[in-house]
Amino acid sequence: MADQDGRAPRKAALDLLQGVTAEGRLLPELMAAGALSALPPEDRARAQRLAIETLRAIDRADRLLKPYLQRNPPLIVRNVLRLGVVEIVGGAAPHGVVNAMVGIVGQGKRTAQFKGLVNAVLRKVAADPAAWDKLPAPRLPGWLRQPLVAAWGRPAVETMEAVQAVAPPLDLTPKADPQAVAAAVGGIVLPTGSVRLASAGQVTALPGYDSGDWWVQDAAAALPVRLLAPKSGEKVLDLCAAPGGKTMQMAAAEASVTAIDLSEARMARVSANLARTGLTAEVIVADAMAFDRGGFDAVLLDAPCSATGTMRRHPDLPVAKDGSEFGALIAQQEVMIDHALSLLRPGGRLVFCTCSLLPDEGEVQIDEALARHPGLTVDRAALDVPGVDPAWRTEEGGLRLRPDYWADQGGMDGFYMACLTTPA
Ligand SMILES: C[S@@+](CC[C@H](N)C(=O)[O-])C[C@H]1O[C@@H](n2cnc3c(N)ncnc32)[C@H](O)[C@@H]1O
Repeated sequence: MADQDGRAPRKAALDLLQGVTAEGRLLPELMAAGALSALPPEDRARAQRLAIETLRAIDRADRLLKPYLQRNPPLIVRNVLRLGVVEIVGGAAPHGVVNAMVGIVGQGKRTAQFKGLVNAVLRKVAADPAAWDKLPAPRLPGWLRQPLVAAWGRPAVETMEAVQAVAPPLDLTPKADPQAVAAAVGGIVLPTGSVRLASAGQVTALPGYDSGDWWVQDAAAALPVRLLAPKSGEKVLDLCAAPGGKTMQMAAAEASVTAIDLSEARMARVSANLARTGLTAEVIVADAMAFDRGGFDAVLLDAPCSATGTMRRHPDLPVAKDGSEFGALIAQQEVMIDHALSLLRPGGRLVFCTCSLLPDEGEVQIDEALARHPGLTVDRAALDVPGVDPAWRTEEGGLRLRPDYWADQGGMDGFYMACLTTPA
């Protein structure tokens, strides 16, 4: 059947939105399970973009819809309205959006009765385009907002929310010369040496992709390896390596890298990334906790975590999650730190990092590790990295990065990192 009103990608975006809002699943998980596989590539990209834009604006879409809804419609109908709102305020032709959305609800036995509602509400939204700009500032959901306000204060969280509301820039880590990469892709070199482009377009079409001159990595995510400062010939271990951004940084420094990850599928991406960039590392699919070959000069533990620091790149996360899984991750990080320390030679160093905004996955882990291991010290000198603002340093000796830093230049992911040294 011909897809004259662009219904197929919109319906696929609705399915993604349902998976996130009704089932608490993340977009990569839904896509890996084949949510978009029936679509041609162009429609797939459009469906994904629509779902992401809607998730990024979900609280504002709900606020805009509120005056038009006397009763709470079923979630699937609300999701159709959210998609319609985001498309209309994004500049899509309103009649096309309304027709497609009415068509989608009309197809479902249980939703067909809401055709009139969807038609009326989206027409009202289209009739008042200025209403969007009059909405209050965007807000994160309460389950995440509360701990963040407790940790960083209300003004910082409000800036994080403003950063969260816009699509993030694209950051690249150059294999060698940042200036040359910036010139080739039309980006700027950030103070820490990453290259930033305001908007991505198709990453694989950028100059230097095929020749492996750079890889995609947020500027904040590039800093843990700068703290670790691997030297040529050093034996270094990357305990949670996939998809390999930090493995490549360490390999580019000519360290002898062993990269481990539990996930075979994700590890295949490490191998592909190494092949593209012409870098080498020993690649092992294994549970880091079962790996017992010791004697490393340095270990990088980029531990599994809440990933709350990456929510501006993954706006599905604050919607899909509710924080209930985070306790188990925090407990896992603690045992992984102890195991990572056991794999170091005497006088070796461990960089622990998480892409989290929660102190329990950062500052608190380091305080507790120091209490558990007499003789273990924090290497504060490791934080002397070009471009790192002294204000980002924390009391216990780590580095706290937040999305509200560099807000006027497009922000950065939230991250925590610290370098620990074992007794010689
Ligand atoms: C934050 S990501 C790592 C990102 C990576 N360091 C990079 O820079 O590209 C965490 C990784 O830990 C892996 N992981 C989780 N539990 C693990 C375990 N017990 N052993 C090894 N890897 C594990 C996950 O598969 C995931 O790829």
